[in-house]
Amino acid sequence: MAGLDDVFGDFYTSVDAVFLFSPSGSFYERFADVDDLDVIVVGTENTVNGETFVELPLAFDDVKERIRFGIEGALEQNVIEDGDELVCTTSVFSDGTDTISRVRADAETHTGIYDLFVKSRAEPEVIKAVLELAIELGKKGQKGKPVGALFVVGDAGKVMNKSRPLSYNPFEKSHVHVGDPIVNVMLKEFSRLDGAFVISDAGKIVSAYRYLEPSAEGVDIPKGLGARHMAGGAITRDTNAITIVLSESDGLVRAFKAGELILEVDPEAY
Ligand SMILES: Nc1ncnc2c1ncn2[C@@H]1O[C@H](COP(=O)(O)OP(=O)(O)OP(=O)(O)O)[C@@H](O)[C@H]1O
Ligand SMILES: [Mn+2]
Repeated sequence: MAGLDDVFGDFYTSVDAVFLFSPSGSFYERFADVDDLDVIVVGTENTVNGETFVELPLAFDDVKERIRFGIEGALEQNVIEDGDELVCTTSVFSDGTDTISRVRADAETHTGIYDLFVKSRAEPEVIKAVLELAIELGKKGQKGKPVGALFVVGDAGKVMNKSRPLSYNPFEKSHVHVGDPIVNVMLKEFSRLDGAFVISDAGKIVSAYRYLEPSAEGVDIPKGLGARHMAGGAITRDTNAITIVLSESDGLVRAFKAGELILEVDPEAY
């Protein structure tokens, strides 16, 4: 008689590494005695003190994005190699581990999701703070109404050269940074108005109300989206900035880098 081990057995054969996404302590300990296996902990925090750890900038509701981030981060940190066979354990339906995926670390399917945070001009913490702000703005809207916003992060000098003011810049002489609670309130207030926010590598708010005039053409953006996303995509091809764009029309937050759409997040999931 065959048991489930016989049916699922090949799921686990020739595995080079396991990725444990936000494991509980007891789940992590189960792997201590497994031979010839690299154990990689992935999460927003290394709560189990895993020896090899890849930090997520946010929990990623989309499991595919969560796993891609872990793999691209592990490849970057040289803890796995291109072609390695991986088993990933994560949670989809509950807080505990309830889902197992087998994935091949294939450098060719590189989405850039790890690079977006870790290898951009702007500091990872700044990108994370802006992404969180856009998600919060998307969730709450402006006085209950959906609101759109465009944040250009990093390479601010060049971005300023490729844009023009639509109105008086309220950040002209200020030295405020993203992540300051007061700034988040200000940014949310100003996001009702037209144009883009320009933020420096270190998170200083350089300007609001910028009309972007990138020269790049033919950036692929999802159907149904317009000028905000086109400009938001194109400016990242013209400069070393990344952009985080909240859509007023479909409510999603998207990130662009080097002219490519790298990430799509539904604020409602956070
Ligand atoms: N080149 C640009 N630079 C900065 N802001 C822009 C630019 N083009 C458009 N916007 C801003 O985007 C707003 C929405 O424009 P549009 O509807 O064409 O964009 P969209 O991509 O469809 O975004 P949404 O999904 O939020 O509607 C405009 O009112 C304007 O504030
Ligand atoms: Mn629109």
